[in-house]
Amino acid sequence: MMSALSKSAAASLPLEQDLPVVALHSLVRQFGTTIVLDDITLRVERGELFGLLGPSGSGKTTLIKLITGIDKANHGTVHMLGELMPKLSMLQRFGYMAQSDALYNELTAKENLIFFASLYGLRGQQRNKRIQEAMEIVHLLEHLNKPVAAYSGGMKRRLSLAIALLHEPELLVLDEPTVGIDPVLRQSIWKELKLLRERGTTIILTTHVMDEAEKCDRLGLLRDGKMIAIGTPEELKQSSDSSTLEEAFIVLGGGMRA
Ligand SMILES: Nc1ncnc2c1ncn2[C@@H]1O[C@H](COP(=O)(O)OP(=O)(O)OP(=O)(O)O)[C@@H](O)[C@H]1O
Repeated sequence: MMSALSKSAAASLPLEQDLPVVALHSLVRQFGTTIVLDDITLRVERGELFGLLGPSGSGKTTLIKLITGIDKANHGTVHMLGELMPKLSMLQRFGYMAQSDALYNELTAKENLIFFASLYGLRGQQRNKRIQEAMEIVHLLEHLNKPVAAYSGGMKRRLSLAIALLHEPELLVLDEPTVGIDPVLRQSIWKELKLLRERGTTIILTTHVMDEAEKCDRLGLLRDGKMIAIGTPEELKQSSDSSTLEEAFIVLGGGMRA
């Protein structure tokens, strides 16, 4: 039987569904003396589609690497689903799509998917079903048995997205998921991301495209390694008295309106 003490301790523990999916506290990342991320604090809640928006070199990829545990902060903490990162066992709980595709060119798409499925612990019928579903989402099913070397750049991005989706993770972390993808497919990928979010998947992605940022539930604006503002696209525009996100970004970053 539970002691009174452990009972009250259990009662005070937050339920997993109430924990933020990602919680960053006072993160600092520096390379040598250069501070690339400066005191970043952020919570991403369950089911959110959260966008990290910032110009090239602002620190988006560095932040994504800290969230996923690929890199470690000099100061501060990262929690994912209540666990302190980095933690190897979390690999099965999130899907990650890096900016540069991590694919085996000499293998077919299917062989790549089978390899990643084994890392996620998927096998047998379930694995085959998920491979079909993920490749359908990115419109690549007919190219399943082609070697990746014969894929175009955009097809490789889509295959990388399929790999991130393979194990139906509760969190998706996508670094510039639509770069190099044509507008029609870009739209269909966004449609899919929204469907995933409706089904409860939390999504964190980076972008520097304003019309994609508009589609996010909330945005974190990064500039020179600092989180200059966090809010819904509407809130960011209102608080800066701007009619577009682009203008809001400039105003909130301390720049002058054109
Ligand atoms: N390993 C590293 N060593 C030294 N500097 C680094 C390292 N990784 C990143 N940086 C620097 O950190 C800064 C932020 O880089 P990061 O790749 O996070 O930016 P980004 O916002 O993702 O840019 P982009 O949109 O071009 O991908 C850059 O000035 C980059 O040169």
